[in-house]
Amino acid sequence: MSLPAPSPVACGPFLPQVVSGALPLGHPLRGAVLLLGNFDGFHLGHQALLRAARRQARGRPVAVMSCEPHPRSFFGSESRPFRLTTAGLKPLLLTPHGIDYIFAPRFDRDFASLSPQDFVDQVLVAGLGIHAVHAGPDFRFGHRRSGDMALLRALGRAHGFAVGSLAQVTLAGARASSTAIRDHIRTGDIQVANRLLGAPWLVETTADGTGLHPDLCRPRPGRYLARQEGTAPVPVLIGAAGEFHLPGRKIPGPAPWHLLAKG
Ligand SMILES: Cc1cc2nc3c(=O)[nH]c(=O)nc-3n(C[C@H](O)[C@H](O)[C@H](O)COP(=O)(O)O)c2cc1C
Ligand SMILES: Nc1ncnc2c1ncn2[C@@H]1O[C@H](COP(=O)(O)OP(=O)(O)O)[C@@H](O)[C@H]1O
Repeated sequence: MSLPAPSPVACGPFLPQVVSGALPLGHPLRGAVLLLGNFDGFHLGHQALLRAARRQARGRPVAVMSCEPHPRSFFGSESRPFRLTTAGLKPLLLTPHGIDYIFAPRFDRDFASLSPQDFVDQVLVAGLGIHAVHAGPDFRFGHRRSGDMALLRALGRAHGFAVGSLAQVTLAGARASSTAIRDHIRTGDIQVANRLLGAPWLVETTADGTGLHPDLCRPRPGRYLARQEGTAPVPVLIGAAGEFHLPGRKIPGPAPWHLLAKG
């Protein structure tokens, strides 16, 4: 996809830049306010965290961490396709939110083995030169999830960076979470999933447009209402293995779709 170069500060609808490792000294993206987590989908909880981060950023770059592969894939903790966002669509998903860059480190054995202290020292401080980080109250990090927000705050004080957080964001009494959204999609409750996402679910198809991307969570098979950017909604049929059909129409190609409702 060739789109305008990313801006070092949030000032318009630019695709965020994806970086997977250390930023060289003097790089314009150093000194960012970084949101910590996986951010599969960018749901209401993630959006609230971003608002808090942006208030603090005061013109500094704002970045989102998103490991690849997803840690759940790395640990094999999911037997079914589960992702809400493919790696390829994440920059597009985050564009309306004015994110400057996506920090997408490779989640491999070495990365997963980093202690919380080494993650902070080597990755956040030395590698990215972060100004501040934000994470939800339940955020865990480092080998065997041994680091929590109390440790992150202590490490922030030691290194001189700020650590922001917020109370859990809920909708109708339930915590907004990627897991809850996956569950709604699997039962076909796309509208409920979309309310938690704060926007229609953005899906990528296979290159020939006839199936959902193999990483994506599978909606309950059936008929849905969907649209591509700038076009009117049309009915689509989704099969049990993610087959994607437009009854009576030619598949218009691999451009992403927004799933609007069960239809
Ligand atoms: C540097 C680093 C190392 C991590 N190591 C582990 C680990 O060894 N085991 C683990 O379950 N999660 C680890 N995590 C946490 C995962 O990124 C992820 O949050 C966790 O698997 C839970 O994912 P979930 O929120 O989708 O359930 C690590 C995170 C970071 C940043
Ligand atoms: N409902 C929520 N309210 C507040 N913070 C949240 C919420 N959901 C996620 N977060 C925070 O957003 C960051 C990314 O969350 P992540 O673990 O990737 O998503 P999820 O918890 O939805 O699976 C983490 O710091 C997490 O604590």
